[in-house]
Amino acid sequence: MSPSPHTLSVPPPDIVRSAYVDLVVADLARARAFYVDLLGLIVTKETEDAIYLRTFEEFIHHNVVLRQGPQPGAAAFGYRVRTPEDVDRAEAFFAALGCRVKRARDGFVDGIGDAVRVEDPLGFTDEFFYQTDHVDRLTWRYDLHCATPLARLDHINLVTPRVQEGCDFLAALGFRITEDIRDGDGVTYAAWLGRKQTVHDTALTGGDGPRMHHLAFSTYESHHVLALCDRLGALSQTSAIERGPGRHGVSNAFYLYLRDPDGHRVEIYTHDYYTGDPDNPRITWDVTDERRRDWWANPVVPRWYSEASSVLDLDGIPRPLDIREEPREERVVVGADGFTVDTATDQETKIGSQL
Ligand SMILES: O=S(=O)(O)c1ccc(O)c(O)c1
Ligand SMILES: [Fe+2]
Repeated sequence: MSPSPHTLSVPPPDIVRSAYVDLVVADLARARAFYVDLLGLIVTKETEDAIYLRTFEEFIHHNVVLRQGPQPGAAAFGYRVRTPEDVDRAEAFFAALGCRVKRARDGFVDGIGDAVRVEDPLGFTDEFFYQTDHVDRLTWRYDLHCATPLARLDHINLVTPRVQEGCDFLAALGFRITEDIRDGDGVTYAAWLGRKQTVHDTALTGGDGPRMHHLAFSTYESHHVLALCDRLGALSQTSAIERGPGRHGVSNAFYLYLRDPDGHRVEIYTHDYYTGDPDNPRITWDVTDERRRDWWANPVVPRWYSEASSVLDLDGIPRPLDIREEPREERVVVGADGFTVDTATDQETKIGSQL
């Protein structure tokens, strides 16, 4: 039985934010066309086998590393910590939990120094770092802004079979639950958890995991999201659109979900709301509230629930899936998904418009 992260004698690292995703892609040039030419991310550095990308407001070296490799997937989720000593704390904390840990004094990727990568208890590979090269913050470079300026990496969303267990683990790391989706029997279907003072740095979606559901970049206004939809239309790349545009219930953000050439899901997300007070009230949505996922109750395409990216272990091997045994949100009687399941016949019937 692994020790509980709540009773360890070693303190957790002080996590500041979700800072970057190390993403393995099958074809680097094809991925570059999506993230740079289409989304407008800024290239901080480019080598034969890796591209380091950042958003306009970012001052650390990168928010995404694209690396070509045989197994597309999320190789690591990079969390910025508050001090160099927090890298030591992260190593000790996860080692005390019995997790596999790997330290790289000169960093695992360019632009980042001393870091530790761990296979966490939920099966995700996380990196904790403090040292990073500073680069120009392009916030005021309106001459470089594209039609949809991506301001920052806002969050990552992770698929895990036991959401409540995941929340307990992240709470031990100091994350605050800001919103969740539950039912009358106490099942938790999804949760949003933050370290920075917005709705989330990390979200947990109930499903077969560990998998990456999506990474999200925030833009400034809903018209910036709509401009990207118009651009996709003009480029005949509308097949990249998976869900939206629309207004979330949870978070209140205006959103659009895209799928990149490897199928990795990318959300474009407007700014949500402030959650920084210690008594910030958690918002719990009932799973049958058809506005929770889309405030206008537009249906959620079923593959948004079922499809997600592999996560890779410290050796770059895709993690095997742990199957969710609790009820699945897309199977619960919900109007907003455009489907309900007639539990008598277990037949899916459409009660909303099919996307
Ligand atoms: O679809 S939800 O309204 O639950 C939602 C809210 C915030 C997110 O970042 C998200 O991916 C999904
Ligand atoms: Fe999201």
